Amino acid sequence: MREIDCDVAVIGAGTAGIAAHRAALADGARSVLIEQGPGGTTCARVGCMPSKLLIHAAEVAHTARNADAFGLRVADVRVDGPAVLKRLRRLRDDFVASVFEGLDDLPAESRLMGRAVFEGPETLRIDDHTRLRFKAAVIATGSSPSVPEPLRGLGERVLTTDTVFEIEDLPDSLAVLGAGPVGLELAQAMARLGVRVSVFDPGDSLGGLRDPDLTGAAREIFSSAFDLHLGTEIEAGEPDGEGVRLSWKGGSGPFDRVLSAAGRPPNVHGLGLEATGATLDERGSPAFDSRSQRCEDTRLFIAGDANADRPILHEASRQGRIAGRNAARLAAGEGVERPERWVMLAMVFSQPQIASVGGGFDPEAGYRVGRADFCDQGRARVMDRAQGGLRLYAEPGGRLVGAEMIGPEVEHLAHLVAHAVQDGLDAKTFRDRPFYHPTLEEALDTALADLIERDG
Ligand SMILES: Cc1cc2nc3c(=O)[nH]c(=O)nc-3n(C[C@H](O)[C@H](O)[C@H](O)COP(=O)(O)OP(=O)(O)OC[C@H]3O[C@@H](n4cnc5c(N)ncnc54)[C@H](O)[C@@H]3O)c2cc1C
Ligand SMILES: NC(=O)c1ccc[n+]([C@@H]2O[C@H](COP(=O)([O-])OP(=O)(O)OC[C@H]3O[C@@H](n4cnc5c(N)ncnc54)[C@H](O)[C@@H]3O)[C@@H](O)[C@H]2O)c1
Repeated sequence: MREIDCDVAVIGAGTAGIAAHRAALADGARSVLIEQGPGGTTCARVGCMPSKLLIHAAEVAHTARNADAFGLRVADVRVDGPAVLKRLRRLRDDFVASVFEGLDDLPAESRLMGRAVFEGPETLRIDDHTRLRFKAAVIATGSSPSVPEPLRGLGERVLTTDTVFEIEDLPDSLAVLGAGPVGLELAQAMARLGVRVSVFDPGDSLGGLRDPDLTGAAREIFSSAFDLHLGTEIEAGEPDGEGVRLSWKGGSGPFDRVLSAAGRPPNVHGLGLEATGATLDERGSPAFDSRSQRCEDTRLFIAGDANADRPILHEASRQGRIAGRNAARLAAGEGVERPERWVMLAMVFSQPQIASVGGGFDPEAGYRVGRADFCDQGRARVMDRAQGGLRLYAEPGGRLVGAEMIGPEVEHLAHLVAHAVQDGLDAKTFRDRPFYHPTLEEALDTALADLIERDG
């Protein structure tokens, strides 16, 4: 067993880990980045990028099929499943390759391959080949898809996002367990590509929406896109020919494949965290400060999906940078920094899109609500996408705190609102800005006007 010393050990070469490693090196620390798998990041290999490639192919198919609404006759739209998936993998491989290219400038001796496990508060073992002593460590181990109990033992019939992008052809039918961002995006894409899709979720929401008005709108919109079973848990699954038969209260049915999209628990088990002295909660996750990323007064930091706080890409990247820099500072005997958090911004790339800013709707907070609907919004009607709505939340007095929205291209509106919230704008100040005509942004102007009127 090789014995090595370093200042900072970073576990996991995903988005958070790469950012942490770079930040620690930039701060002058001897940093080591450890990766157990093929690398290339979850985002590029099995997450953001392949899912968006599938979604975009599905949007093109949908647009072609619905061109009639514009007086355009498009005949015979046929989905060539193997070709869709081949293009997806070709571009996905490019994105993964560009992640590796981005690592080329890092010193080779600063990277280790293997599974890291803590042996003590300052020691890691990497497989059986290396013992690494560190002054500070960053846990950036990401998260993994969960598979609900009734689906275990069904083998390859059950897909997760780790495997769904590898299938050679689209199935005829697919049951999707989970109506969160992953489930909703992939269910709609598959349905638009001609797969018979059924979605099951024990909850009553879609895509993380909380606002009751918007949740209702989402239910209506998506139940016309696929077979939707909210408030429904799958009780049993058994092999059925090449496929699976699922049973739920009040029903059962055969499916070619099942996609488990029932959440992504953080990868903290089997890491040896018990040996570090960190306080662990009942799920084995260490307590940490969401500004410095430090795990209490230990030498550990945790960033990205591993801390399950905000499992989205831009947060993984920023948290990684903060953790890496702070780990380098701690290793050098300096104090850690606690930068202000960014406002929470999350979206779902369904059609219509869903977005939430500042944590979204909070029934307890007594916020003022400004409303706009896309159903009669000019630009949305031009696009034949007049569905959904926008809700802005503000403190009494007008300071904006967040928003939820479901509607056409709301990714752009959500950014505007997020920046306004982070800049501490009130509704009147935000409204005293240009809103071009005819744009979707005019819905924001309408919601701000409504908010100002309600707030007096
Ligand atoms: C289908 C899907 C679509 C998504 N779409 C979006 C989107 O559109 N926008 C968005 O913002 N977010 C999206 N996300 C979320 C986003 O991908 C994640 O938040 C982000 O990739 C997390 O990065 P990370 O660095 O925390 O983890 P990862 O990139 O998973 O990196 C963790 C790394 O740690 C390694 N590792 C784990 N344990 C060990 C160990 N013991 N030793 C050594 N190495 C170890 C793993 O092999 C892995 O390489 C999506 C996720 C999925 C699944
Ligand atoms: N567009 C994006 O930015 C994007 C896209 C995909 C994922 N992500 C990120 O990845 C994270 C994980 O997404 P996710 O959708 O996998 O998880 P999630 O935790 O957000 O949603 C999981 C859903 O599965 C349901 N569920 C739980 N147990 C179930 C069961 N036994 N059967 C059926 N349904 C069950 C839950 O009620 C919930 O609705 C998200 O929080 C998000 O941050 C982001």
